[in-house]
Amino acid sequence: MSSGDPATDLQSTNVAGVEMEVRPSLLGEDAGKGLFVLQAVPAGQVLCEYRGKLLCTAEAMRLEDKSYLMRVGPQEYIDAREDIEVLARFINDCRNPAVHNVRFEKRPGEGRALVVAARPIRAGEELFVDYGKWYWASLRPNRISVKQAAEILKALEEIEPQADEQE
Ligand SMILES: C[S@@+](CC[C@H](N)C(=O)[O-])C[C@H]1O[C@@H](n2cnc3c(N)ncnc32)[C@H](O)[C@@H]1O
Repeated sequence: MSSGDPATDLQSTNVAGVEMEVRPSLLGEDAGKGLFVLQAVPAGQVLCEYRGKLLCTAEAMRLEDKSYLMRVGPQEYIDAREDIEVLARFINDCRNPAVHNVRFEKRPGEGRALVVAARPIRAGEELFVDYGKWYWASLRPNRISVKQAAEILKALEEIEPQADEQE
């Protein structure tokens, strides 16, 4: 059933075989929506792709809203602002390297970046990527709370064998 909100209607969209859902971010109301996985995902798994309108540097720099802008390579930018069907555009940055769980693998010349699991991800986790310090140069990001980060990291210990246990 449609909720009337196109972004919410992306719930349970299956991309690359992984069930994901767009819903309000754990980072708080002003961070908008976030992307969550509904199933456990192993490290290295490709989850989805960042795609959008392709722009050269001059076009990208002229954009008023750079919120959804990604530099993929020289003279190659992706603006996913209007591409609300692109799930990757909903991935937020929790500003805590210990909690980042995906990375963007840029594909210069192909106009896309793959979203790859940087570590095992539990069902229900919000996806977080490092946007890089330049993205935040003129903005003030919310950080994931210490309590939430501790819960995520504790749960990860249960699925990620410690190095000394692997021998
Ligand atoms: C690529 S969009 C991510 C999806 C966005 N949350 C949405 O609802 O469409 C990037 C924008 O998300 C928000 N955002 C991401 N991480 C955030 C954070 N740590 N604190 C506050 N806002 C954040 C900011 O508005 C940022 O410009």
